[in-house]
Amino acid sequence: MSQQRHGVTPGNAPGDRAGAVPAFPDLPEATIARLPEYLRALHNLGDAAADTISSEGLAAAAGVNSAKLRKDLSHLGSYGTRGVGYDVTLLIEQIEYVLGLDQRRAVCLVGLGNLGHALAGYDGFASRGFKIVALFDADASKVGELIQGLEVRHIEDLGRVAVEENIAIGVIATPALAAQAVADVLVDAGVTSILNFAPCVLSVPANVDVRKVDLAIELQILSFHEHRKASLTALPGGRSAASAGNQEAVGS
Ligand SMILES: NC(=O)c1ccc[n+]([C@@H]2O[C@H](COP(=O)([O-])OP(=O)(O)OC[C@H]3O[C@@H](n4cnc5c(N)ncnc54)[C@H](O)[C@@H]3O)[C@@H](O)[C@H]2O)c1
Repeated sequence: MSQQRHGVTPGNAPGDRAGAVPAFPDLPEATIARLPEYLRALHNLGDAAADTISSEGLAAAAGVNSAKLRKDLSHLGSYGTRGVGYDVTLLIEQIEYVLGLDQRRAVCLVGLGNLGHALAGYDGFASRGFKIVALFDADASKVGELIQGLEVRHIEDLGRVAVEENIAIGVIATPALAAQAVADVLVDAGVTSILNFAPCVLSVPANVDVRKVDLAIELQILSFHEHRKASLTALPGGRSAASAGNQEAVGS
């Protein structure tokens, strides 16, 4: 019977054991993208007071296939126990540790227009371990405005505030034309992770991670699938749209 093996956990974190520094798992990007999905599913199960979960059950709750889930979790050194499954609490700990969610990360938001206001007002960040600690805009008429108890500051204050507040992640919600200059200010302030909502490519040093969110691209991808389904339906002798199968949002 295979035992649940514990890979990277807070208990054997890098540096915990004198002289031994286990390598941090080098995870495929697609696995990293699925870990938050597993975590959300596990939290829901945790709320329902389940102690263990089978790979099939967790895969269904997360919307992936179970072989992929087992492979993903094996990267964390988590294999579950045959016939029992995964310990829900332990797996939550492992995933939160690898994603670095055991530390609360300070986030700043730059650009308080339509999108910035919506993001600043979203309380889902705090419940998942991210605190928006500062808001910045270049428009003097917005500086001083209070949003969710936070005062909008001028972008010129970003360098000082980033150090004071220990900002780890910067969110850009400015027009595309301003985004590179904002990214430069964030990088100069020592911010090494950027979430970019502006529809443009940012140029940053190699030590800076940028994630881009573009709903228009997602819509264009869905448009492609609509187009493909329509063209299959139109085939002579007719494969139906249903036979084309569904597409997963997260890459394999
Ligand atoms: N990723 C997505 O899915 C998505 C969806 C909607 C909008 N957007 C993008 O998000 C961005 C914001 O959209 P919006 O509708 O909120 O625009 P908006 O014009 O309402 O707001 C932009 C804000 O950025 C500020 N700004 C401009 N230059 C700045 C600078 N150098 N430093 C700091 N602040 C600056 C402006 O003063 C304004 O408050 C745009 O790039 C838009 O294309 C992305």
